[in-house]
Amino acid sequence: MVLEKQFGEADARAALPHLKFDDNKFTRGMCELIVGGPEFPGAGVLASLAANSLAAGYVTTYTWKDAARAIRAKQPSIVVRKPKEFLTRDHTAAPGKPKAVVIGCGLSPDDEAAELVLAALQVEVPLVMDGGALAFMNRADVKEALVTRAKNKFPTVLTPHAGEAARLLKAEAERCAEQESLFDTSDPSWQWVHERGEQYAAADPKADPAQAAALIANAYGAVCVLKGPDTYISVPGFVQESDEHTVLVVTEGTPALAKAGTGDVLAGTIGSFVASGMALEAACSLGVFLHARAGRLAGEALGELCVTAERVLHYIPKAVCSLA
Ligand SMILES: NC(=O)C1=CN([C@@H]2O[C@H](COP(=O)(O)OP(=O)(O)OC[C@H]3O[C@@H](n4cnc5c(N)ncnc54)[C@H](O)[C@@H]3O)[C@@H](O)[C@H]2O)[C@@H](O)CC1
Ligand SMILES: Nc1ncnc2c1ncn2[C@@H]1O[C@H](COP(=O)(O)OP(=O)(O)O)[C@@H](O)[C@H]1O
Repeated sequence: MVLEKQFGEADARAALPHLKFDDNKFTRGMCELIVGGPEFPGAGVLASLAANSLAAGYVTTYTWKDAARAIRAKQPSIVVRKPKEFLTRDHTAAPGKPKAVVIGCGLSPDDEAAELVLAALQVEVPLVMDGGALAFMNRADVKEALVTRAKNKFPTVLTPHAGEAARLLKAEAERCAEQESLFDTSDPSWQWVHERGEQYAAADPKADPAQAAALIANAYGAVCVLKGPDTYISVPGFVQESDEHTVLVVTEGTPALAKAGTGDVLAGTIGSFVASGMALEAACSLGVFLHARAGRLAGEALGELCVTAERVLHYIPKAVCSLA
């Protein structure tokens, strides 16, 4: 049974990290992003600026020409490198070892992005997968890498909207159908896999988002942040109906957030808190809450029709101050 628990203002206030007197840019956490492909440079700019506006002490973005130029012009404090450098760089060496990697905002489903996604999955730090990175989840090598990460306790976060969530559920239902064919129907394993496949095929992210988030989290061994009018955050652990599993829900959102690019801002926001060393579920919930609060504050100040992803970004510091 999936239970819902509200993550509200008091929870966000309690979760908000505070700086230590002797913190430096490295102790505050390095957040690396692989975002902003040639087709969608804007998404990379929004995610990078959001990550740099919050808890992480150091932001490095691996991106292509157009996004690189825009990020350098908007926030020169962000270090910008070429995507290929992510493949060759040593991600284990201090002091520049990342504490979180964000991948996917504005990536297209091509071979170059696939190579980067597979490389990011190998890096032994928390990984946030958004947008274009979620398009690779039906690949066997990506699924295998996710399972290995989960086994080795390297956490992953997936941030689907309802459309992406439906595709993640469908991919898992198809995997179950394939597995099912390996067993004889009289084998108890056949029954187990068959029922699991039916459960995934029937799940509906819009009709029952809490259940959908819990199923996705379990299938991919990752924290699932299922975005929508309300946003649901589930850790893995919900395997069958008899499990009592709690999913957090943030209801602070506003339809003013229904605008291209706001999801990219959220991915950077979550990445920044993850990089600061927060526990994953808390980092995701706090990120979702502050993003929603920023949208709300922007709507109150500017009119809800006039909120853009850039304006959500602008209101994030005010959202943080509203918790003080
Ligand atoms: N300025 C930019 O550069 C922007 C780039 N973006 C990036 O562009 C890439 C592609 O994103 P697009 O925005 O083109 O499309 P999406 O990948 O978000 O949407 C693809 C399909 O999913 C479905 N869908 C989308 N939102 C849904 C919802 N809330 N509920 C149900 N179904 C839904 C629709 O059928 C849609 O055709 C992503 O990597 C994204 O990060 C977007 O974030 C928009 C802004
Ligand atoms: N009607 C709504 N009410 C509240 N929040 C919404 C609504 N529609 C979208 N959002 C929020 O806006 C963001 C949209 O993200 P996403 O769909 O990934 O957009 P994009 O890919 O364009 O960045 C999510 O954080 C989602 O929760």
